[in-house]
Amino acid sequence: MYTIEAKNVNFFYGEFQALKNINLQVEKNNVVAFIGPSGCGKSTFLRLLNRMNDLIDGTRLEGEILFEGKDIYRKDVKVDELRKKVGMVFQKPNPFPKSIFENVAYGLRVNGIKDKTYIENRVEQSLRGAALWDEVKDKLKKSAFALSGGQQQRLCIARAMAMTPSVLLMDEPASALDPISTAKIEELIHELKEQYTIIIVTHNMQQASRISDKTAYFYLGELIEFGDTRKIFTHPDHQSTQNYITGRFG
Ligand SMILES: Nc1ncnc2c1ncn2[C@@H]1O[C@H](COP(=O)(O)OP(=O)(O)OP(=O)(O)O)[C@@H](O)[C@H]1O
Repeated sequence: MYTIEAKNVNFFYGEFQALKNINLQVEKNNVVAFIGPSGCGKSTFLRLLNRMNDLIDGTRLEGEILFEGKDIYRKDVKVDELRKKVGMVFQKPNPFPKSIFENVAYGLRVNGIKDKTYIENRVEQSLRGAALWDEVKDKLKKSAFALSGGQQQRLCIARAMAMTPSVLLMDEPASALDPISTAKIEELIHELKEQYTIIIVTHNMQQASRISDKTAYFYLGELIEFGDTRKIFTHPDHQSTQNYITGRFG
């Protein structure tokens, strides 16, 4: 069984069709990169995977998106339960106006968990998992806004991890960061792969080729090519993919 599988997915914003007949399978513990020129539907598709587009009026989905074999758009699926399993990290770090500790503990508290020791342990484990613990362990009560942008992004990853998801969706998680923070995020993704399935949207071709096992190339709402990253970057099947990865457009 695939961790995520899209079957004949079409998606519309009003009259505009943003995704055209997407079929894609993501295996457990893989890192999958979504690449393609601006506006080709990468973020739209990523957001469909944990129903983030539900919040936008006038949208319509056709086809099926399965998470661990189950259609996530069925009526009986609880969206908050789904999002615990399929977590998301956004382009800009978006910590809450709370302490470092409370940012990570937030989801646990919202879910009614009261056990102090459990919460403390989860917070520590998540911060360690996001390679941030050593930098913040002495200032857990300080505001999250006192952290650097790169640290804030790792905090957001820790916050997502606290819910013990199995999938992490990342929409250009390093695009707002400096090269050192970007390298840390990439290193982190490499480590997280042992435990998580990761899907990442990136405009950075080197990043896609460094961190991903599989790459999906989107163009004008279509999935043009999907396969092993090495193959996509060395001998893609399509001219359009070749043009994009060699920087001839996009
Ligand atoms: N909320 C929205 N309402 C209407 N159209 C939208 C909305 N969000 C995205 N679109 C359109 O859908 C298409 C795909 O957008 P999407 O953001 O998924 O592309 P993308 O490949 O992620 O782009 P980028 O790399 O620039 O982030 C674009 O034409 C965009 O204008």
